[in-house]
Amino acid sequence: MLRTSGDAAVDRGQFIDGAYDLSGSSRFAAVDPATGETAYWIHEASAEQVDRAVTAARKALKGPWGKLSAAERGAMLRKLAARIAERSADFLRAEIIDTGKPVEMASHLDIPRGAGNFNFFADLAPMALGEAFPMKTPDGGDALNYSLRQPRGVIAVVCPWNLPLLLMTWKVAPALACGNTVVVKPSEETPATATLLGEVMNEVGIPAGVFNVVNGLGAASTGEFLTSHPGVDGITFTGETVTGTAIMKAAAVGTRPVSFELGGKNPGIVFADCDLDAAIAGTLRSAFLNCGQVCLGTERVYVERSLYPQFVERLAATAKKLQVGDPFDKSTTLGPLISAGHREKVLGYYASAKADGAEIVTGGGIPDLEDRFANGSWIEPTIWTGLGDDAKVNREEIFGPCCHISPFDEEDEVVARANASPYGLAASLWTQNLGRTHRLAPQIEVGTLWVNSWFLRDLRASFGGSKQSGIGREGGLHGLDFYTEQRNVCIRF
Ligand SMILES: NC(=O)c1ccc[n+]([C@@H]2O[C@H](COP(=O)([O-])OP(=O)(O)OC[C@H]3O[C@@H](n4cnc5c(N)ncnc54)[C@H](O)[C@@H]3O)[C@@H](O)[C@H]2O)c1
Ligand SMILES: O=C/C=C/C=C(\O)C(=O)O
Repeated sequence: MLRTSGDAAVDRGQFIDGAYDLSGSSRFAAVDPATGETAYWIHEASAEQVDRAVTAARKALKGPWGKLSAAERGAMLRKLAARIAERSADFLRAEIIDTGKPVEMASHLDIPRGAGNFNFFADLAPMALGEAFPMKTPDGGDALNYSLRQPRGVIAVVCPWNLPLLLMTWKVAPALACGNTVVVKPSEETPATATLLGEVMNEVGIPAGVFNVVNGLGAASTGEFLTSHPGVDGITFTGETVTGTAIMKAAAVGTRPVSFELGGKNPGIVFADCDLDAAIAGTLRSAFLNCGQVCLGTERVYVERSLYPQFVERLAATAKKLQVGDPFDKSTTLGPLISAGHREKVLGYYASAKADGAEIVTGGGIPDLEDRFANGSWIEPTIWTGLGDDAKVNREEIFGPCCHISPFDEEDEVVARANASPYGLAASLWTQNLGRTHRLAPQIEVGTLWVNSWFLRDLRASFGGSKQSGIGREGGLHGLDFYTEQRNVCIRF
């Protein structure tokens, strides 16, 4: 069997119909963001290769996969999860070389959730609810309506780079559990774990063609070839809002359904009656985990005025203790940004905050790393104060390790400021006042409101964004409406 994984330096190409194809229309370098060095080469799938992948996926729908019961599919997905766990060292290494994320984070979050997503949806899919309605016919007879849930068909899964294995499996697991087949387009920055998963699919006997991977860029490349392919029956996408718009246009041809998890500009709201230690620790995580590259991350922090000076001082003190360095070192808590290009973008926001007159409480630049890491995409964790809500860094999604903190006086004021964004993905509220929690929960326009927590995930709960942060909800039974097609059967008897 062709192994793509153990050796992290091996090229990544396509995984189509159960076999690797290390060719493509062009190739580009995969750069390790911690060192700036080329780690391996990625081969860009041509339109013809994407067509082969979609055709393989369609054929697999009618093969042995299509004949399995939900329980049988579930059993295979549980085996897959067990195998991911057994090979976690391979997944960990692949993920860290692609992203630079600290081993401490990837070993506790990304890789276990990669396996966990398959276990969760293996258990959940057989619970997909149907409905039944007995009725009287106009002439006094009887009829019964009942619903069947069929797999939707071939699902295109288009993924971002920030949590590659976690976010890809979050979509592939329910798609497969419901009996679909998939063609995955990982981010061009992070193809390794998705490509490796093909090998594991083969190892546990998932039939060829059920899971396919095509690598390449987005617009005018593999991503667009896939989303505009007429053989795709539905598109699930996580990424930037503007990309969502482009994909939605592609999906409009053939009126294919979409499920979108998009960008955010998430507020953290801290009341003076909060548990301050918890609020500091939670806000620190929400602003800096994964070097700030989490869609749910907090970039705008509003603190009740009486607590404001103390909060700023304490958050800055903890941010200064973040440990930048070798992602494979267990004590590292802050890795590099995903790429030199993304660092340019984030540094542009750092410059914009400075030009707008922000007080730079901590950070603002590039840390000095030596030797092997001197050319990595490192950046300092940064906290600003003093800007108005209309400043660029308070309006646009930055996706870096930074936040702006400002004071507020009234509940109504902070709700209005938190909601004054075209995004509505997530918010964190820090208070010990239960009445306030219930008063504010219906008013904050987001898909997920965390109270006294952040990124605390129950996979049964709905997950998605309001406003320009998404379309539809995945998670629990909610996603099953996207991954299955309901058929109403009306029987007159
Ligand atoms: N809401 C969520 O759950 C969630 C989770 C993670 C990331 N995100 C968002 O993702 C963004 C960061 O990820 P990113 O930079 O990889 O996003 P991106 O939108 O640039 O890219 C995502 C994927 O889309 C592909 N793509 C780009 N243009 C395309 C096109 N025209 N047609 C088809 N495919 C195309 C890319 O190749 C990549 O695979 C941030 O905005 C972040 O908020 C959202
Ligand atoms: O960067 C975004 C994080 C999204 C998280 C999930 O989709 C999840 O936890 O299922």
